[in-house]
Amino acid sequence: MSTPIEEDPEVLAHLIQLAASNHDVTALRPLLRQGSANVRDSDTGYTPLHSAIAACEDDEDSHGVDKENHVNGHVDADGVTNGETTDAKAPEMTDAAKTVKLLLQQGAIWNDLNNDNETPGCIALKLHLNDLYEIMVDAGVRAELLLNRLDEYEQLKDEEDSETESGAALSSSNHDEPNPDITLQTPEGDADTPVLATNEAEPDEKLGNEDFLNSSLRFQGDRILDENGNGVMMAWESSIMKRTADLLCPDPGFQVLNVGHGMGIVDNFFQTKLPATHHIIEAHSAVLQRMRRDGRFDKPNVVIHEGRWQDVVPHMMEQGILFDAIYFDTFAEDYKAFRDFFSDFLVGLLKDQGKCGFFNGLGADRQICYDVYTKVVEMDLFEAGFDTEWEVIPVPRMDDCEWAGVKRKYWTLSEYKLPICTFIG
Ligand SMILES: C[S@@+](CC[C@H](N)C(=O)[O-])C[C@H]1O[C@@H](n2cnc3c(N)ncnc32)[C@H](O)[C@@H]1O
Repeated sequence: MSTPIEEDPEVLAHLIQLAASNHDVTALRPLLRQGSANVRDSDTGYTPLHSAIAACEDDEDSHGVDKENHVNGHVDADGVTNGETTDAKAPEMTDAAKTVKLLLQQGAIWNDLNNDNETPGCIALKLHLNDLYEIMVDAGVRAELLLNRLDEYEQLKDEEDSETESGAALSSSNHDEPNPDITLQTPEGDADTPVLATNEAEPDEKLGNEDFLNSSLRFQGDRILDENGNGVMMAWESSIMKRTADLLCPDPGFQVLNVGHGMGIVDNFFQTKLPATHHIIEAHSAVLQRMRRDGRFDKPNVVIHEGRWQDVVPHMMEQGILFDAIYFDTFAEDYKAFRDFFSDFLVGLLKDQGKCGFFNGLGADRQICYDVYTKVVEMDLFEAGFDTEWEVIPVPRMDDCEWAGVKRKYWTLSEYKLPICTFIG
């Protein structure tokens, strides 16, 4: 028997939301042939993904089941719940997982926001629905990897078009331009989709790297702000920098390279490790001026390269300089610039047994974005030939005073995932 076609879009949207919140896959499947997996409830801003996940809370309340009980039940990739056979909630969680997966297969946008500024994954996290949260993270990873690949394809296409037009190969000079795909998955015309955040400005106020390097900076003791008041570097990151230096340079006598001096926090920690040579690449004239003032240029084992890493690194590679440890932490650059660094240059700079680290700050104003980008970076690094180990370290508790005068709080999470990369094999 064929499913009757529901012609009233409002009724259809309501039925989709209802089937999603009831975890009724049998009803939902035919409805999604007629309507969109991204319909939105006008009162709450919920999409069917929000409804499917939020309904797990209602179920618990109404059934009086201990949340931890079913949270610990594991739903595998096929939506099958493992372990916890006594778990009364397991079948419902399996149905919830199947519903979420069906919605995603049918094009549901993983990071749409409801009226409370939450993605479906944010709700899963809030309700401690670990398995549903992981499904949402994986959906984010797939979407972002696809967007990055499309971006590469667009570039290739542009390069081919340009070659056809001019008969010459295109240089990679446009690699540093702001990347619109830094937004994880942007539904057309939706300005509310969360944006991956590093310690950078909002996209509309974001200076491109060249603009940033030509703009003025404010040095305020425990922080550097750009001319729009965005935090370039802040002292609360010191524990991250210290642990990074400890892991990258465990022994004296290392050859170390740091890309991006900022407040010099990580460079100070590197100095305490007594490196044989300590190279620093820095491009901002105001930062360089302070480095001169502070005597950085006078240290016997320090070599300072003035300029953008994009210009400096190829010369280093020509000279065959190799490092035991490399750290990368720039500002006003998009993910693609960093990916260019590790996929095109890192292999030519790092010794066979060397280690590389970077400031892992993408998406750090929202847990799910952070978790998505941590996985995306790991996959891209793997593709470039690197294994990544992550050490989770606590981030100092910060009250609002810490952020007073900073345009945007670029870090809201309690833990930092510290990466250390080495060559595979
Ligand atoms: C976030 S700060 C680095 C903070 C540093 N890790 C510390 O411990 O203080 C970023 C630095 O990268 C520099 N920078 C930005 N773009 C750059 C580029 N393309 N090449 C070299 N340096 C760059 C900025 O001027 C800034 O000093």
